[in-house]
Amino acid sequence: MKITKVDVKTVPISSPIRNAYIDFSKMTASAIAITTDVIKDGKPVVGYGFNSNGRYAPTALLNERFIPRLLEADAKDIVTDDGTNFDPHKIHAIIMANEKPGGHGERTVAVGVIDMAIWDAVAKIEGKPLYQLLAEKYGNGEVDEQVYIYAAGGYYFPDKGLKELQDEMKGYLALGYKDVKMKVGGASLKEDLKRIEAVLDILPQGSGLMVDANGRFNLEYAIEFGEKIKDYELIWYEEAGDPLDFHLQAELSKRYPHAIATGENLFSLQDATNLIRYAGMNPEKDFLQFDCALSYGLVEYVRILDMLKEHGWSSRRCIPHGGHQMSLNIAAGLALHGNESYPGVFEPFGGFADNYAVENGYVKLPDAPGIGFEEKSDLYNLLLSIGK
Ligand SMILES: O=C([O-])CC(=O)C(=O)O
Ligand SMILES: [Mg+2]
Repeated sequence: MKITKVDVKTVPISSPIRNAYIDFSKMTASAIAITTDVIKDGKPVVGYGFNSNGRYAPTALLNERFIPRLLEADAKDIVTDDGTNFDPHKIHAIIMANEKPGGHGERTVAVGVIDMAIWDAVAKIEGKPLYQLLAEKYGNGEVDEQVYIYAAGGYYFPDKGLKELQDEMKGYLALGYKDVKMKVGGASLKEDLKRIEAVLDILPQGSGLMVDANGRFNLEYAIEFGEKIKDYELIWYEEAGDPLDFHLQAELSKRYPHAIATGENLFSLQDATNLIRYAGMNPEKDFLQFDCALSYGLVEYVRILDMLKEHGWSSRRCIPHGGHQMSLNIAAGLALHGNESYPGVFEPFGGFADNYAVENGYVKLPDAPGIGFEEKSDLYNLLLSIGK
């Protein structure tokens, strides 16, 4: 059993939207196809992967370090002990050889891209959907039949006023979403509060709102903002300050009485551990948004879930960033709280299988083997173009 070919492509996922910290006008992602010599249905099994949004395509890291290490590995060193499948944990160790700890940078994204494709291939070789394989391997064998998802949008956009913001959110509700998220921190406090109230005005009973500051605020402003929004009883207040400022997070947690969410920009087990140790996060009410596609992949994510368990956190407090099918599989197979979704944004990497409508804030997964990319036609067409 061996890997016969690895192809990679840099793809634009640009759009004119803006959060409080960046615009996405030059955003890119890497997409990868890992071809194996395992034949299923008369064809070699190919695993596909890509990175999430928010970090650029790690093209040079993939081409100069991580793909060569994978291709140079001895075939016997990347398969399970019984030789019946590839072993994502052994592959992780091989491609991370000669990488020092700490200062994780964007190599975490490159490794996440490869990891996703390996898991896709592994599940296809097993002939199972990834969520099923994960539930059997790491969970209690039970899968969630449907996964809670929320619509993440409310970006700043040229000439977008309150009416357009409300129309956007109404559109998500019409698509079947129950809860919606919007950006804050990219306008004045007064204007942001007006934007929040405009959205709350159109949300029906039973729907909720999250706000996301994308790490824009200093401690003083984060606390002031929290003070101003606390009576809205939002579902959560996300990434108020710099993702690595655990002091800010801890101080905010002492003062802001409702749920806080963060973690999408913490890319390693060690960073996640520090968040849990030092940031005053509350395992009863807060949410953790680590995104495996940006942070060394599912091999690292499984370690993060183990660490959380040791610290008394349930996997149900995790709701990954990124809106992709990989995290949707993890959510269904490993009992997470749910997953993010960006209707109409970051296409074709964002979004789930065609013909699976969102209903009352939940979505079901197809039973195709692997991650299910073949069930999402726009994405699959792009993945088929890798290496062509
Ligand atoms: O705007 C972004 O970078 C995406 C983001 O924070 C989120 O999905 O929570
Ligand atoms: Mg966010």
